[in-house]
Amino acid sequence: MRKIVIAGNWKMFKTQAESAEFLSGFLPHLEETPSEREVVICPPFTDLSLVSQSLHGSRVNLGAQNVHWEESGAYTGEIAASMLIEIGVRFVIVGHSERRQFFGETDVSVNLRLKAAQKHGLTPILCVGETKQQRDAGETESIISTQLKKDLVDIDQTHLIIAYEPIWAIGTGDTCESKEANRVIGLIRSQLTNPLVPIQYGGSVNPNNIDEIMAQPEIDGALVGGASLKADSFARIVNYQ
Ligand SMILES: O=C[C@H](O)COP(=O)(O)O
Repeated sequence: MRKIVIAGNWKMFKTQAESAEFLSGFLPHLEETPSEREVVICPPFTDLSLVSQSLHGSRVNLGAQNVHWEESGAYTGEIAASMLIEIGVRFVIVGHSERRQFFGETDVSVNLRLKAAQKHGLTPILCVGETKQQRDAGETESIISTQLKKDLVDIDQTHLIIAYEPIWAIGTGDTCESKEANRVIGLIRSQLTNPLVPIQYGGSVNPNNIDEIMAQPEIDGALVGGASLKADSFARIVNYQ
């Protein structure tokens, strides 16, 4: 049976004070959340320590938004896996399209980051997805297939989550139709050696579309951006019907 994982990616939002306010509104809602659902929050690096302390004893897991492949060194602006582990991080987003688009990440660096995460016991959430232009050109399958082939070289598929995030659906309100997301996620699964890898959908997930998204048989969770920033909205998402 595949795991269900709902993760909130806060991107570059929330100060520590705002994180604390979010958690005081969000955590009480988890009493209604079925125990088999895994819930993850991925705050900015500066909030990780505080959020880690606040989550202690709760069922919510802590995630980070990136990890470097070296153990330490002169890599200004980067973070090592051991630093994340030390403060209680268990998951890490790798290869988000915003990292690929704005910060020059390539399939080679994504692969190195995945390996470093797994070496230290972090479960990576690998993001793949196509642009609007690639979709319109009928390249969705080939783009995703190439990303997977390159990103997953020598990667252990027992400690891995994949997020299918069509880039055109991120932060636009233009959700990928749930049956289409289901179809693409099925294609992703057919390329994996481990059929139990949870595969999430991400891209304008919100309280109004989560039920339909999670009703799709291939979709094992969601990677949520904007709608994970408000306690009520993220609570409704983790407590989908
Ligand atoms: O990591 C999350 C995704 O980029 C989705 O963001 P969004 O829910 O704001 O569209």
